[in-house]
Amino acid sequence: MVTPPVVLTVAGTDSGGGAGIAADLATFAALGVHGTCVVAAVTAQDTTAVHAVHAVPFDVVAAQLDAVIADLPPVVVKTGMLATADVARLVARWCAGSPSRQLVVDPVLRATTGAALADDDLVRAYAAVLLPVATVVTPNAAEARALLALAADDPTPSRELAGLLAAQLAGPAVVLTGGPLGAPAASSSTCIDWLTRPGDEPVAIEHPAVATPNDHGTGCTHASALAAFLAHGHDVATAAARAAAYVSGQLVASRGWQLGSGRGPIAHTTDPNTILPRTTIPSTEETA
Ligand SMILES: Nc1ncnc2c1ncn2[C@@H]1O[C@H](COP(=O)(O)OP(=O)(O)O)[C@@H](O)[C@H]1O
Ligand SMILES: Cc1ncc(COP(=O)(O)OP(=O)(O)O)c(N)n1
Repeated sequence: MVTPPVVLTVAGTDSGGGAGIAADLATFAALGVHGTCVVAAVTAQDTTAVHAVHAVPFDVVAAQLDAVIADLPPVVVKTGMLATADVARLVARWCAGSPSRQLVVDPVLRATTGAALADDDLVRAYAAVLLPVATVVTPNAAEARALLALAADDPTPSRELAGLLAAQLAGPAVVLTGGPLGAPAASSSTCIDWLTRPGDEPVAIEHPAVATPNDHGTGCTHASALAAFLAHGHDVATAAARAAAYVSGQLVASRGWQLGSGRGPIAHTTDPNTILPRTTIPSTEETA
């Protein structure tokens, strides 16, 4: 019996099951790591919109973190929607005191459906305390611009944005993701994430672009896959390449399904084509 590595997600819930903690835990399970979770926020959300957001009280977030680290210390921590600057500081404090763990920060600021999922205090806390102790940060282009305090319509291309962010943070690797909010794909068939570190030339991670209405939760799935591959011992470049390929594969897997009336969720775990039709297990009434 092989014991899986433990990974922790600190994030928010999505009641529609497409993004956030649901995406993270499903991705961890699919990739062979044991997922633990600290819920920082609860959202009333579906495939069309975020209808309400509730930040979990700080002491409840802290109690969840205490419970996990006392009993199931993670080798990799992944953060998603943190909701408040206090939670960012809490995670940063623990990570700073546990230098052997790795930290993947997905700086979730806004849902694709439009709702803001972070305030200015949290953006400042990312830059000041959390990113300095991170192994890798995975912003899309809009998030990179916010972290760089650039205007939302700043025209700097993604490759340069990645370099600017790495230079400003002077610590973590940057994987600037190339989804719908990012740079246009290099060709209609390729999606590019830019990987860089301070002083390095950005490297293109090219993977198949998938035309699909079912792309809700791609950022969470990508960052969780990256965390899982790190936990299995891969370096950042390999983990980022594998995570990108994983997302492309899962987008293909869910391309034809219809869940909700908005942007449906990416498949986090299985290829729906492999799901068996309902088997004929007799009901208790039939067997009585
Ligand atoms: N249509 C797509 N085809 C292939 N990969 C995609 C597509 N959309 C997003 N991705 C990939 O999903 C991952 C998450 O990126 P992105 O969608 O930019 O995150 P976010 O959801 O935070 O905006 C990246 O590896 C990105 O390249
Ligand atoms: C609770 C919660 N966390 C994160 C997000 C953003 O998720 P992401 O994977 O970036 O997917 P989209 O929202 O961009 O489809 C979220 N919506 N909710």
